[in-house]
Amino acid sequence: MSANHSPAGQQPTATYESAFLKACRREPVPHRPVWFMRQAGRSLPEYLKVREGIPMLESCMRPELVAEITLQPVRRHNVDAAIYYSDIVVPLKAIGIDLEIKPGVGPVVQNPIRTRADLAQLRDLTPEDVSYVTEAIGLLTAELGATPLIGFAGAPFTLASYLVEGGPSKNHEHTKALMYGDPQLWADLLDRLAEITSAFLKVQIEAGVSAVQLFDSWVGALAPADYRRSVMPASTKVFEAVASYGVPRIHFGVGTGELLGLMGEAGADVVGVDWRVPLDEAARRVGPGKALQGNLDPAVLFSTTEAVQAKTREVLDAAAGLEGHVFNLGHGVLPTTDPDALTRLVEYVHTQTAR
Ligand SMILES: Cc1c2[nH]c(c1CCC(=O)O)Cc1[nH]c(c(CCC(=O)O)c1C)Cc1[nH]c(c(CCC(=O)O)c1C)Cc1[nH]c(c(C)c1CCC(=O)O)C2
Repeated sequence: MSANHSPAGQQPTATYESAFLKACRREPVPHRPVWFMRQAGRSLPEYLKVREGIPMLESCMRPELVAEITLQPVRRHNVDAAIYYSDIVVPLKAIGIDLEIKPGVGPVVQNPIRTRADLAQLRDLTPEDVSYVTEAIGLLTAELGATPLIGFAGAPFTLASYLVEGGPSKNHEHTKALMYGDPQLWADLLDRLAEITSAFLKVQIEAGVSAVQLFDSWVGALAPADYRRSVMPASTKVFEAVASYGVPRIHFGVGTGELLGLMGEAGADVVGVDWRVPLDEAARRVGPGKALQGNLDPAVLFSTTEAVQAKTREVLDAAAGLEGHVFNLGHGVLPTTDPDALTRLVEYVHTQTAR
């Protein structure tokens, strides 16, 4: 157990008592906690400066740089949590998959996985493969004080989509072809990815992160019956693998209105919601016993301050009856967002919800 947990009989730490972790546990909060997916990154000039000339994946392997980039949005915006700076393809790179992140495109995989023989590319991940992650998290927890650090990983479906397509995809046609055409190979692929993802999350938790988020960004491409049959077993396996640590587990995807109930059922403590479903309706779909995270449309931040506040009010009103709510965007910060609009948004949510 790491320092931010509260084992029975011990004094809770300031991190354990933070608004973010309280909201995840559905306890009363002093103010609504706020963080933003992709809060680190291209919206910040200080990020562009330190990343200059360093390829994305290389930047993820330098502990001091990772710590600096992770801290930048915390310093600037007064958010209630930090998210570890990395990428969902980092564990795949770490086990030797030939891939890169192309600027403006996303992850590109040299040899897509489409046959049983291709599965051999996916060996187990060991802590030694990602020692820079352990090191960076050590630096960060020392710097962050009471501010919780969120670890994350890509969910098996979203990782499979990059591996099978060979890169970003709108329709996921090769992925679905494999899923429907060779269900056994598909199940074996997702199970391998569940093992790798579980190992990667365990490394982060043991190094000291206070919560984990499983990004199944593209799973909204599936109908519920296919999700339940072909994806949910692997995601459930990941959530079960980290359950005993007791850190909150957040489950997020885009366009997942029809999947929210199942994504909660897969084992999450907190379900992330995009902007397409109001949070009161999302709560009905998810059912009791789980907190929600979301869900301001990231594009709203390009509008006037008045409009941002009005749309934020709508999110807060829809969340009024929830047991636990973590304020976030419905997806990541868009790269050309004005960072001052993000700072103002944090301030607005905090003052509107202070008690
Ligand atoms: C699908 C996905 C990826 N990566 C990630 C997801 C899931 C989140 C989501 O749904 O948006 C997760 C991710 N990637 C990154 C973070 C950092 C932490 C944070 O949220 O602040 C996180 C949480 C850094 C990054 N990951 C990436 C960047 C931009 C690259 C750069 O700055 O050069 C950052 C800051 C690259 C990346 N990596 C990926 C994409 C689609 C891209 C964008 C490509 C582009 O538009 O250039 C794959």
